[in-house]
Amino acid sequence: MGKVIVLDHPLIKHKLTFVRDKNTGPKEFRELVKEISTLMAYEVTRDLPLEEVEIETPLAKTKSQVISGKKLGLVPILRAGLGMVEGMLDLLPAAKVGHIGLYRDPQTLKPVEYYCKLPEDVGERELIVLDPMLATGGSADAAINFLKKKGAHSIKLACLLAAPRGLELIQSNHPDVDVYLAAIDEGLNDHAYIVPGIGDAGDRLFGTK
Ligand SMILES: O=P(O)(O)OC[C@H]1O[C@H](OP(=O)(O)OP(=O)(O)O)[C@H](O)[C@@H]1O
Ligand SMILES: O=c1cc[nH]c(=O)[nH]1
Ligand SMILES: [Mg+2]
Repeated sequence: MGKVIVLDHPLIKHKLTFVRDKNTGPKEFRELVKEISTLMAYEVTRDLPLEEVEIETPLAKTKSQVISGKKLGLVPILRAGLGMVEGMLDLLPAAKVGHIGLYRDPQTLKPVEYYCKLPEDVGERELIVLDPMLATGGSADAAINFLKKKGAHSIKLACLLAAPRGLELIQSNHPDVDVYLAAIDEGLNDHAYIVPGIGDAGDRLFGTK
């Protein structure tokens, strides 16, 4: 079974409080989501392999460690996943970015795909799928299935919030995928929104409601 890592850090908890607050406007909301994503990048990349290189400090020759050529790929699920890209790129500037466009049909709650553009070497990259919300899990499940069909074999999922139902779906369908979260919330309301949640992440990021 994939690991579930809830990032238990005071800075993340503090920032998430203001992301949740309905009085936080799009500018501050975007900044906070970006900042939380940067903090998450630190933990999501904790297991990257290192190798030793020889360098010279101003005082002596020494051996020191660098990341050993691991190719990374960020895959935001549009739209809301876009809010997490810049913050991750601040720490991982060499990562390639692929996009998967999905929206959740409000009646059926099933994800509908409308766009996809991935790096050509997606199968060779360690991928981090980005979406602030894991609600029923249908969107993340569809995105991960799609990436696997395209040859991806190393996938992590990073979300701000998850409902237990979405988390269970990813764990049972994708035992190879570790999930990184800022918090796990109580559940879903009648419209499958995460409660207490943050509302519609895409609308809050882009001011569309
Ligand atoms: O786990 P699920 O039940 O599939 O729900 C989560 C999905 O819903 C939201 O996207 P939305 O459909 O609102 O599209 P948007 O990002 O364009 O607003 C969210 O960003 C996830 O992609
Ligand atoms: O709570 C939710 C659920 C799905 N999508 C969102 O943006 N928010
Ligand atoms: Mg939305």
